[in-house]
Amino acid sequence: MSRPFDPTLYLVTDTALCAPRSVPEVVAAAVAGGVTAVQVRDKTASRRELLALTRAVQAVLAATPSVRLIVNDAVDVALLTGADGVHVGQDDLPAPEVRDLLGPNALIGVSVGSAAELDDVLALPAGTVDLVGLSPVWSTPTKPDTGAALGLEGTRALAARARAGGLTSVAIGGIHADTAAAVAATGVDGICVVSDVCAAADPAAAARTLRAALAGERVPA
Ligand SMILES: Cc1ncc(COP(=O)(O)OP(=O)(O)O)c(N)n1
Ligand SMILES: Cc1ncsc1CCOP(=O)(O)O
Ligand SMILES: [Mg+2]
Repeated sequence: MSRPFDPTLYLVTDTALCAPRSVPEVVAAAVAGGVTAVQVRDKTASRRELLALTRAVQAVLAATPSVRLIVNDAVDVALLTGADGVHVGQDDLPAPEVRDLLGPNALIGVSVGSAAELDDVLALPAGTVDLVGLSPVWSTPTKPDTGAALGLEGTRALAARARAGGLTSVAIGGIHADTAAAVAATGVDGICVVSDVCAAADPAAAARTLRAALAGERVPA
């Protein structure tokens, strides 16, 4: 990685949940509220649309170079935009091939939903994968096609093994302000949210509330 990656509060975008606001508009507000990393994710966009969306988000993030930009699934879009990296799941391109395509400075994330999947990542040569997305912590309407929920204990166990193996870990799935602190306490390096920020009436306030929760401040119910 050329610049440090701060996974503390990692926003994964959802175009439909952001509507009627644009994704770049929501990202700008979320970053103002304290989001530290952004993944552009749109499972229904064409590649051409995803390319344009990624470029638009990249333009917003140009003002905050510490907030890294990751593309979900689409290695071609990451290459074309010069985004900071790619996140791939168990059915996407394999991490070693993605590393070959993107080179040593890219940030590569992989979804992990079980000890066996984490073992597979840990067995790869050092430097292949930077980050694992432990998922889902809880089942979520945002992504109905996940594996079984890890819960806090499952997340804690995977986070410890990831850390011992030198991997950064983030947790994703069903995380909101009232649970963010408990998830952070499992030992992950950061939390990921989609709906909590993308569907919020005020995405900046939602991000601020999540940061406050992570800082140990009491979050109103
Ligand atoms: C940080 C992070 N973790 C997990 C996921 C899920 O990726 P995947 O399993 O490939 O599912 P889709 O997001 O592609 O539907 C993620 N995107 N980000
Ligand atoms: C992309 C993804 N991967 C695992 S769960 C999930 C969606 C999380 O969405 P939300 O934060 O709204 O529960
Ligand atoms: Mg994927």
